[in-house]
Amino acid sequence: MSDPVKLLSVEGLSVRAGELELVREVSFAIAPGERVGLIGESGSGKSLTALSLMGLLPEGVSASGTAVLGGHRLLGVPEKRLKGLRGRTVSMVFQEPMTALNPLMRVGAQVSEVMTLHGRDRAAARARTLDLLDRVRLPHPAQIARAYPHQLSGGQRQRVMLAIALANEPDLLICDEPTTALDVTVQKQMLELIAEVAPALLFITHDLAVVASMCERVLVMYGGRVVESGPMREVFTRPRHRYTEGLLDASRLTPRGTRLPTIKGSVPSAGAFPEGCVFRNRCPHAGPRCETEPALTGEAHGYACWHPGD
Ligand SMILES: Nc1ncnc2c1ncn2[C@@H]1O[C@H](COP(=O)(O)OP(=O)(O)OP(=O)(O)O)[C@@H](O)[C@H]1O
Repeated sequence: MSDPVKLLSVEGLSVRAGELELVREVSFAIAPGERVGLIGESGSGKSLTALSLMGLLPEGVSASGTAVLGGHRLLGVPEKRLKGLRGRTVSMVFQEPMTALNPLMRVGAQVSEVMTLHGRDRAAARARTLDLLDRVRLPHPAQIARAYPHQLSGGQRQRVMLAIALANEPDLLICDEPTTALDVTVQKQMLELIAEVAPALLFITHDLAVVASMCERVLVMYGGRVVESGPMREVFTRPRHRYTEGLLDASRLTPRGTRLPTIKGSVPSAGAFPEGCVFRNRCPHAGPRCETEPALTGEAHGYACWHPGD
C-alpha cells in the first residue's frame, strides 16, 4: 500500500556504473501537488536520480533501492511495465527539446502519438492535442500542430515538450534544467507555466533563484548524496551543510538583511511591499494584500519572496 500523503517515495536509491557508485543511498518523498527542487553542482547526480525514476538510465548504468509512485514500483521492474508508466504516471521534460523531438514528424503527430501509445483513439488524441498546445500557451495551436520542430523557436519547442509530458495526465512531472537553453524572458514564462500546470514537480536546476521562486521544498545533492533537504525557506535561510552555504554564497540569492539591488526599469506598484523587495512589481501575489517578506530574492526570476501562509 502506498502512503496517502506521499505521492513518490524514494528509499536508498543508488546508481552504479560497474564498480563506480554515482548516486548513493538517496531517499526523499514528494507529496501530491508538491513542488520539490533538486539542486547541486554539475556531476552531483541529479540527472541520474531523475533518469532512474523514469527507467531511462544509460547503457551500463543501473539503479538499486526502492521508488514507489502512486503505488507503482519504478525500480527493478520490467521495461514493458515501465513503458506503461512512463508518460502516464511520471513524465519528464529535458533541457534540450531538439534531441527529444523527432525532426521528421509534425509536432501535432508527436503529441498525439504519446496518447495513442497509451490506448487513446486517434480522433480523441488529435482533439486533445490542440487543447494541450493551447494549454501550454502556444498561439494558433492548429498551425503549430502542422509545423515541424525546426520551424518553431526554442521556447515553443520546449512548450511542445511540456504538452507531450502532460498528454497522459501524469501524477508527477520531472523537469531537468528545462529552461537553461532559453533566453531570460522566455525562461521566466516557461517557469511560470510549469509551476501552473505541474501536477507535482521534481525540478532539477543549478539555479537557486529558480528553486526559490518555484518550489516548496528543496533537496541538495553533493557527490552523489542528498546532503540536505527541507522546506525551501529553511534550507536557504539556515543551511546546515557547508556545501549548501557555499552554493548560496555563490548564487544570485541575497540573504535577508543585506542591501538589495534594485532593478532598472521596474515598475513597483504596490505600496504594501516592504522596503527592499526588488521584485514587488513581478510578485504573483502583488497587490494591496501582499505581505511579502524578502528573506531572499532572486534577481532574474522576480518573485522569490515569501508570503505568510503560502
Ligand atoms: N553513462 C555514464 N557512465 C558513467 N558515469 C556516468 C554516466 N552518466 C553520468 N555519469 C557520471 O555520474 C555523475 C553524475 O552525473 P549526473 O548527470 O547525474 O550529474 P548532474 O548533477 O545531473 O550534473 P549536471 O548538472 O551537469 O547535469 C557524474 O560524475 C557523471 O560523470
